[in-house]
Amino acid sequence: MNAFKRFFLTMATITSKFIREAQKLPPLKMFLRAFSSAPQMELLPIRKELGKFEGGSVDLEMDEQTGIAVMTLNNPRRLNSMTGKMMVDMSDRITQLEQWKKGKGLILMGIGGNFCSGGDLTFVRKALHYGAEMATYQHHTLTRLLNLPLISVALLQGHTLGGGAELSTACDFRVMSPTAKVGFVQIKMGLTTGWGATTRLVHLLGRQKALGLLCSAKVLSAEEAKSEGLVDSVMMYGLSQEDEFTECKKWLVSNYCRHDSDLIQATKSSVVYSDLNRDLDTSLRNEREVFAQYWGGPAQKAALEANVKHNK
Ligand SMILES: CC[C@@H](C(=O)O)C(=O)SCCNC(=O)CCNC(=O)[C@H](O)C(C)(C)COP(=O)(O)OP(=O)(O)OC[C@H]1O[C@@H](n2cnc3c(N)ncnc32)[C@H](O)[C@@H]1OP(=O)(O)O
Repeated sequence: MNAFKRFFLTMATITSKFIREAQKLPPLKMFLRAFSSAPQMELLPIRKELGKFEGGSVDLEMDEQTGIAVMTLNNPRRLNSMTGKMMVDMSDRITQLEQWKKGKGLILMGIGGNFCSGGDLTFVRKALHYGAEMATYQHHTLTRLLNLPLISVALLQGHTLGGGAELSTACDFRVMSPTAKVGFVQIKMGLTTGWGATTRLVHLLGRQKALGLLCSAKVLSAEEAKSEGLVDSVMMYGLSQEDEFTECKKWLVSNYCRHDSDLIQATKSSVVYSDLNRDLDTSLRNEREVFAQYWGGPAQKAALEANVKHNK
């Protein structure tokens, strides 16, 4: 065989292997991986700069048995307000979650009975020259959080203010302690939202309610937040912080995480994809492609075999 033929055969083998590998991934997953990859090159200088603003951490525990992860904001002396270093930490924790094949759900919470009282004002005062860069970084991180192939819930306890309220809108759901408070107080701080909450709130509540919350800067009780549609569930009175966490986990698991992790991830990714692609044809095509992968598969056959009923 001459050199040209050998070269041609090698290239053909590599190309067909690549195509076969690519075909194993649905177009949706390929798209989402590209979309949600770890910080892009242009964010690296911002990451380096933000990392210099020390204090606190964002921690992650992933339970392989249950498929439930807990991401904890940890800056309790300042009510879990976010420093630059915590923003970098959060991005790294999200990278871990993006790669978690067995994951089903995520609880985002703060340590010590407060969710988050916004940007850490010690950091904010030193970073007044750096607003656009911080917002770019946070938009990227929180879009990745919102688009994780997991069902996410923010557990709102104590104070959830400013940037804290913004963080909560980057989860799929919000569960609130009956004594907690939540408010988009940015306008009182001379700001508009820096971490993407205006876009997400309009999407979540519609423009009139979003405008109301943002322009009034009203700090809402749990009942008020529920009636606005911002919060999905309010826990009962009298639970300890730990019991509220346990209740929140039960709420997440019993409502949304009882089924197979692969199907949960496919469903969430499909919702994200159709949300990002409002074009009906593209969205329906994607939905068909995802559906076709599961139709006739082992999970469907097992369910048919088990004669599953849906009345309890
Ligand atoms: C860039 C972010 C921006 C955005 O775009 O979204 C924002 O987040 S704007 C909103 C910023 N956050 C605030 O303005 C909150 C300011 N703090 C408060 O209003 C009050 O502290 C509180 C949250 C209502 C709690 O009041 P209280 O229960 O009376 O406790 P203390 O006030 O004594 O607080 C305890 C301790 O915590 C410190 N703290 C609280 N929040 C922050 C914060 N965001 N940054 C830094 N430090 C914070 C507070 O100063 C106290 O510390 P000590 O004074 O050392 O005791």
